[in-house]
Amino acid sequence: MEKIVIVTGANSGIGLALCERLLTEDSQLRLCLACRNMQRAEAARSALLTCHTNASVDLLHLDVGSVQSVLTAAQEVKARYSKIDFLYLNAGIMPNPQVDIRAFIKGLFSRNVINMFATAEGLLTQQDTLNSDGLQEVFATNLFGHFLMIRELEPLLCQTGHTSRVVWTSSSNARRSAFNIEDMQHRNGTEPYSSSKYASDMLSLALNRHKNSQGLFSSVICPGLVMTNLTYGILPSFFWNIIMPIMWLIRIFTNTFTLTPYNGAEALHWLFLQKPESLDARAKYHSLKSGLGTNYTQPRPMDVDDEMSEVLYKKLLKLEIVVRRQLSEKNADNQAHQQYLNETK
Ligand SMILES: NC(=O)C1=CN([C@@H]2O[C@H](COP(=O)(O)OP(=O)(O)OC[C@H]3O[C@@H](n4cnc5c(N)ncnc54)[C@H](OP(=O)(O)O)[C@@H]3O)[C@@H](O)[C@H]2O)C=CC1
Ligand SMILES: CC(C)CCC[C@@H](C)[C@H]1CC[C@H]2C3=C(CC[C@]12C)[C@@]1(C)CCC(=O)[C@@H](C)[C@@H]1CC3
Repeated sequence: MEKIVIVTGANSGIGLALCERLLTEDSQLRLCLACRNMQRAEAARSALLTCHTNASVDLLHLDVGSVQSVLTAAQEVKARYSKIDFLYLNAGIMPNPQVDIRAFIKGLFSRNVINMFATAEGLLTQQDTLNSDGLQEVFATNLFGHFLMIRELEPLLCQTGHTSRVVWTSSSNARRSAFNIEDMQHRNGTEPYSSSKYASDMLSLALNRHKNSQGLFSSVICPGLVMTNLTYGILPSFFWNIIMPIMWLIRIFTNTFTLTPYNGAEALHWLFLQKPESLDARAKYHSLKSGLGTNYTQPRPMDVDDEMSEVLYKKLLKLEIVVRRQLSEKNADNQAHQQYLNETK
């Protein structure tokens, strides 16, 4: 039976590389590219079909940062498919990133230098904004939209006699100290990206606790440092071009510089081949590249605890109720307004 695989943020970078690798792995699967920009999604589909002429590649419009779009997309998924084998939660943003050059130079001469290159700890801040649902944009895109998607798709993801998998593209930039359970959206901080990725690590743990018995298994990966639109947004392109030889040199000393989307997708691809029962719910699976150029996946323990992940899970469920209510009120208002306009015409 063909596997149904949905990938969010599949039109570029790591998501697109994953699609390419999955089609090479299994020519029978039905791939669904869930993207907000349909023009780029079409281009990605054409590129995939060029190499895999007989592949089944569907498109789904999904702006994971918009509650309405997530609900509409989930309806569409339920209409199209009767099960989901893999849901790759890969879409992510890091808006308005700022690099702390001083901290970088200081870090270069510290014992922490390898860790700094692997995690960007203390180097990166971002400026976040509110979206039209009144949510912090990074939280809404990297975490909450995906959570809502899972909730909406539970009838397909949690079926007796069938195992489904969700896989989060997290990051080694995820840090407990950047996350505050009293401010899970990170309204008051300057590291919304790190906070949202830490929250995804905890949510994955909570999902396993609550849903394994219903056949749903969640995993978390870090792709390493990959040159994509996201990283090109951190420094100007010309700068990246200048430091690229240095990056390839650093790669000899750190296995986390995967650099290409293909290498970055290693752990996502590796998880596709594993039995869920053999995986560790407390591990983050890292895409790595050895000095000799071999790609491999390595599990590393996550800094997460059951108690806080449970609190987060409950808070997300509560927020879900609030946003659903707000949306139905907004839709009712719009409908009433439309009716009024029709009547007065
Ligand atoms: N590059 C790296 O070094 C690392 C990346 N990651 C994570 O990997 C994931 C993929 O990023 P990467 O490939 O690097 O970067 P890209 O910017 O190339 O890919 C991000 C993808 O997410 C999509 N996306 C963003 N916002 C939304 C939205 N609201 N709704 C739907 N899709 C959206 C983008 O679509 P669009 O084209 O419309 O913008 C794009 O397809 C992210 O979660 C990122 O945090 C983690 C660690 C390191
Ligand atoms: C001379 C310069 C000012 C050099 C600055 C280098 C930094 C911009 C990079 C050093 C480590 C990098 C890194 C990331 C972004 C670019 C760096 C900060 C990430 C944060 C990208 C997204 C992720 O999720 C992480 C895993 C990356 C970790 C390393």
